[in-house]
Amino acid sequence: MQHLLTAGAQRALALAELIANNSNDQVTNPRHLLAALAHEESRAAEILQSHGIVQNLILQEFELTLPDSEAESDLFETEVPLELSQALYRFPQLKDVLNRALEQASQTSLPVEIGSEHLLWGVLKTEGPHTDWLVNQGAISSDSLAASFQGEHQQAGDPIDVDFAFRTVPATVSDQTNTFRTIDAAANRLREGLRVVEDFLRFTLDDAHLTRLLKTTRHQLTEALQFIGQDSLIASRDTLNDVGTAISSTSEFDRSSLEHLVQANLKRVQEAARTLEEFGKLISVEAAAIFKQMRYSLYTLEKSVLTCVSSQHRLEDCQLYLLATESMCHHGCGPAIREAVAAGVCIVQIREKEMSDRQLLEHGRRAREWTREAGAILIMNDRPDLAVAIDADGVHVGQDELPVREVRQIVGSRRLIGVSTHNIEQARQAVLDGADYIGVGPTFTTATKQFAEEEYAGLDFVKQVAAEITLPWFAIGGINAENLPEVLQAGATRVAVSGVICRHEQPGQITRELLDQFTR
Ligand SMILES: Cc1ncc(COP(=O)(O)OP(=O)(O)O)c(N)n1
Ligand SMILES: Cc1ncsc1CCOP(=O)(O)O
Ligand SMILES: [Mg+2]
Repeated sequence: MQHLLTAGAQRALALAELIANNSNDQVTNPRHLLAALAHEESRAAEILQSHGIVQNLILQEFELTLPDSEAESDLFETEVPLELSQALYRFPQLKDVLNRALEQASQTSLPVEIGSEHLLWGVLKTEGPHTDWLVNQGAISSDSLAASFQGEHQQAGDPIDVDFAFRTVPATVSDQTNTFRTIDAAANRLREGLRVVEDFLRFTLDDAHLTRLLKTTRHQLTEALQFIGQDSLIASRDTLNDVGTAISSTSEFDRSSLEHLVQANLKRVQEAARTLEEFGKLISVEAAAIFKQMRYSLYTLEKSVLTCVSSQHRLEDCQLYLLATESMCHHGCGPAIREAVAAGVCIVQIREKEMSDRQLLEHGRRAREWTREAGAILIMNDRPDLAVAIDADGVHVGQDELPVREVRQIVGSRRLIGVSTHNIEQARQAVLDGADYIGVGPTFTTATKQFAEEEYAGLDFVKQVAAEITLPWFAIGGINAENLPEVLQAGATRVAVSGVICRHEQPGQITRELLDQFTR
């Protein structure tokens, strides 16, 4: 008998493989699969979420990295049904997981399709660090999961002995009404979901840049539907006979926070865009191409929105950021960093241009100790590799250095990535690239770094960023106790400084003077 995996289970396995590759692991193991299972709105993800286990937690715990949206969206292109024996061959380290998933799936009276929830069962039944962690995190175990399965089995009828899982209905020209009906429903779902996300961006995040991006997506929908024909959509609408209107999933009402709500709606709009793209292909290639573009924009938007929200939490009280350079400090970096963090600096960057790699490694490790003692965030300038080596909390890169995507490959998903920006286009791009915070400057002339006259972005740039970007950002360049009021007046709520603290005889005292101004 053939045992097929459902499309959702196949995608989870393929995603697990990408996560393994991305995390530089040789073979796909149960932890990669667990992270993949938590990824989309599958039954497994729903179960995990109901136990408070979301994907980010898993990624952080096991230091795993997701592939980029493009690679991820290719998973949906898989159209060949995957048979269990092929999966066993392709994923040798998941042998136990797959066999247990089969055992569980075979208990149902439906055709033996291995779904995402069966894979989750298999993961829970296969002992490893992930099982202990899952039990500790959310009290989820194979026993607690068994209860969910029992509920399902009781509802199912007698076993049906069929050996295929993919049942397809061929679309022909005579199916056009149904195709229009599907497109109409998906377009409405997309429009409504976009509105929810837009309201979040406008009223909760208050982010003009991301709101604009979302509006563009809404306009694209209108544009694409013109290729389909509004009249045909309305003519095919038959809401009263839609069997789906009475069905609601339990997760539909489970919205524990605004972030959860917006994320669920972003997933919903991506799914709707996918339906539109697939069914759109039967009516208009132009429309299908626009829907595809929309789907990609929505992946980017999701990443930017979620990064923005999580960075706002992580950098919530960070007003003053110190760039520390050994040679600029009177008594070396150690006393300056320790005094500054004790006085309230909560993020410190190691910025050394003259040290050898060995010196930088030693110096970075010491800075790690000083900052850790005080609970401050440590960032390594320019060097993602050294950020990992010294276990810094993040890395800062300039416009000519490695792009965020490449830096992310090196530092993983947990570390912060800061990007320098010198004009509003760069700032907008950094948000879309997935930066966790941005540097905004140079604001005033500075002795710390050389800039040509025309490179000074000034207070106008600070004002532009303040007007439209809510990803945490730090005004930088020549800021001191005298000009700080102007910077705050221009809309900055966070600033990064170097010379004013490093060159001061009493770094703690000047730190307090600067911080005092934020509360006035
Ligand atoms: C917080 C912060 N903002 C900007 C910079 C400048 O980075 P970059 O443009 O790469 O220049 P260098 O600092 O590497 O000379 C920064 N380091 N930190
Ligand atoms: C590294 C850097 N990038 C833009 S301005 C600047 C120097 C910040 O130092 P200071 O606060 O001493 O002007
Ligand atoms: Mg740099």
